[in-house]
Amino acid sequence: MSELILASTSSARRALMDGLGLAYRAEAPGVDEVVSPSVSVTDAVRELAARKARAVHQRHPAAWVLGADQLVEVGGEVLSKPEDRSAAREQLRKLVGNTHAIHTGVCLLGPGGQVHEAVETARLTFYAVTAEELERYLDLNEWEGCCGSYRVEEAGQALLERLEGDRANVQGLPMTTVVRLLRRAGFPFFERR
Ligand SMILES: Nc1nc2c(ncn2[C@H]2C[C@H](O)[C@@H](COP(=O)(O)OP(=O)(O)OP(=O)(O)O)O2)c(=O)[nH]1
Repeated sequence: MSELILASTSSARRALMDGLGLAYRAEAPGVDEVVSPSVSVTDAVRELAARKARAVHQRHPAAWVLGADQLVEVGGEVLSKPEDRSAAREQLRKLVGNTHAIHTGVCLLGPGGQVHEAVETARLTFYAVTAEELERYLDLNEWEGCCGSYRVEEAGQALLERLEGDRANVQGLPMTTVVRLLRRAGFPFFERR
């Protein structure tokens, strides 16, 4: 099987791929993540995942390349990664006591021009916590580098009242979907090394 490259700088995505046990390496896509404000949030993550995968695939056309992109949608507003603590506070204020959606687009490109892509959505309901508790959570700095300003696999899980969907999707890669795409592409699993 040709080499597999994860077109990502995300440590969360690498951790999820490491757990799968397939041989792969990561490479930064190096693309701008601007999309037209007129596109839907699901079209935006689909397009951005494909853009990241295409950028790396152009450098390594003989490889399989997986790209991903994630956005949060709450009350008709789209959130990405916060710039700083105050932006993170604003994001979390919108999420607590509310239900939001996390959409992740994934795109797997093959050496023969194969294209496998999908968008996966999870829905999360957060407890209505006090401003003081929110400040204590912000002090943990889990907001850094995270779309929506929380980490569902770390202390941020204490915000989570209900989750519908793939928990791995929330972390950055919908692994049930990623496995489906990799199986469709013919990847062998559980190979002895
Ligand atoms: N560890 C962790 N990370 C999360 C969680 N929710 C979101 N994230 C991270 C995963 C991604 O790194 C980031 C989503 O933003 P993007 O899709 O723009 O990816 P990013 O720019 O970080 O990396 P990439 O574009 O793949 O190089 O947020 C979570 O619950 N736990």
